[in-house]
Amino acid sequence: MEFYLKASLKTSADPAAGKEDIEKIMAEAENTILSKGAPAGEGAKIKSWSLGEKSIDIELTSGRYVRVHDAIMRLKKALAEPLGKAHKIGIRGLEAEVFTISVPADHDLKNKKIPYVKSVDFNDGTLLLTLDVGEAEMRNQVPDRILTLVEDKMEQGDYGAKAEHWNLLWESEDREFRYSEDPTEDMLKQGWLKRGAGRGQWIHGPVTTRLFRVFEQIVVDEILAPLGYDEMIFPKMVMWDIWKHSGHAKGIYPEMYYVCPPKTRDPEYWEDVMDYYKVTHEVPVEMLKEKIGDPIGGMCYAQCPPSWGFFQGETIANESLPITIFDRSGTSHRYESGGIHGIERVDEFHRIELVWLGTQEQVVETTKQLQDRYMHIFNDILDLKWRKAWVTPWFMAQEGIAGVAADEVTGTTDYEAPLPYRGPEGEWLEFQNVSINGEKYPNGFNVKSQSGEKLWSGCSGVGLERWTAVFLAQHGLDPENWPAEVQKRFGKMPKQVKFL
Ligand SMILES: Nc1ncnc2c1ncn2[C@@H]1O[C@H](COS(=O)(=O)NC(=O)[C@@H](N)CO)[C@@H](O)[C@H]1O
Ligand SMILES: [Zn+2]
Repeated sequence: MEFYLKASLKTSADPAAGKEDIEKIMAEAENTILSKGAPAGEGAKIKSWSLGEKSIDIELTSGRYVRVHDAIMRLKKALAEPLGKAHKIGIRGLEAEVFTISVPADHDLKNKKIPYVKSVDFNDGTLLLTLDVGEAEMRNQVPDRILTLVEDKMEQGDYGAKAEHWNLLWESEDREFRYSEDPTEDMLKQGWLKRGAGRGQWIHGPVTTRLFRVFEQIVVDEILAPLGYDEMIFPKMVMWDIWKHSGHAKGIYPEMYYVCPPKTRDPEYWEDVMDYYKVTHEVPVEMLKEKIGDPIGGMCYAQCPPSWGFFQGETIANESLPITIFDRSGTSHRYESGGIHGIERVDEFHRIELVWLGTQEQVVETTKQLQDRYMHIFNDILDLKWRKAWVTPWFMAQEGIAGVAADEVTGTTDYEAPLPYRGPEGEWLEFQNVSINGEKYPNGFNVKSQSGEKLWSGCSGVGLERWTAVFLAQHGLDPENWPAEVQKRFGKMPKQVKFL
């Protein structure tokens, strides 16, 4: 990997007068300023330099250390002093005439439209990136981010097919299933729910709503109350700034639902739209496009990120740690893969999101307590066949990164269950997860602890559609066949709306 820069330092007058000083600085630069901070011999190198009428023209190369754009700044600083003092020659600015990065690669880049990259040429195992950057971009590390982006693409194989990591952790003993229908089909037949007007959207009647609330109450009674989780309300319209701090801004775009405000509340401004509708009974979507503002962010996606706004920039007293909170205040929205799925994969879903933060050992301990409670719920109350697997952390997958986290403590445990109607080889369904997210969010949102110890956090998403899909797929729709505790909590079947 090599950086190359052909730059010219613009001077206020002919630099020839300072030739001697310049020569001295150039001669020793590689052993001093251009190698500071680099392992021996790995600093930046001066390939050539010459004096123009009103410029000092320099060619630099470098590897990963003292990259050419940092090197040229150091040279500029070292030259400015003597030229200014002794010869009254000022350095007016810096122009990058040629800036290239060559990266070893086994294939060409699919998407070549990268900001500040003029061209991408692939030949015999090397990608040559030609950049178009100015002093400002060089100062705020744009070339470094371009290199990181390209190296990540090389690593991911550049086609975004994230190799999902999966390691079995635990599996419950087998159960025979007395039901093998598709519960969504059955629920539609029984009128328990109806498809909403939106893509992947459902309207839940009294029965499935009651079931959601029964599951929610089990989580409250068996986990949240005994373990002391406090309920909070996290925002459900998520601003870009939140997703910049959480990392979602790196990759959420294909799957989020965008939110745009009106350009103004002034009714006059909207009169033509309203008139158009009143006359045509069609919503003039084309007209709307001109009248709404830019997207300010999107609908709730991961549910926990906006909670960090509550802690952002704060130092938390030791006595308040570990913090254990949860939110169930609204829906999550994802533009899921096409095709009509049952209630197990929807665009609008209902989740209880648990979040906990504290020192590393507090977070690890809290996670273990949570895992034990879930074990009890799925084995002793919901009577499920299920398993747990160690997978690519959800926050990496949502940033388009595959693999697993650096240490084997940080990561996501997926809870999965078979849906009998999919058959013995059918894909199991992830119905919830538990994650130790390490330092990611306290760092991302600049949250400190009184003791100065690194803060860690974890989160767990309980998907109510998923719990319902798994529970009904395994136990069927007849409450007579449900585990006793669920039957008791469910009570008498709510009266059904009768459609003629
Ligand atoms: N499209 C969907 N339809 C129904 N439930 C979903 C959908 N996407 C996610 N969920 C539920 O939300 C849970 C967590 O989603 S996740 O993306 O895996 N993880 C996160 O977002 C974490 N912030 C924990 O919530 C899933 O296990 C599942 O129960
Ligand atoms: Zn979360």
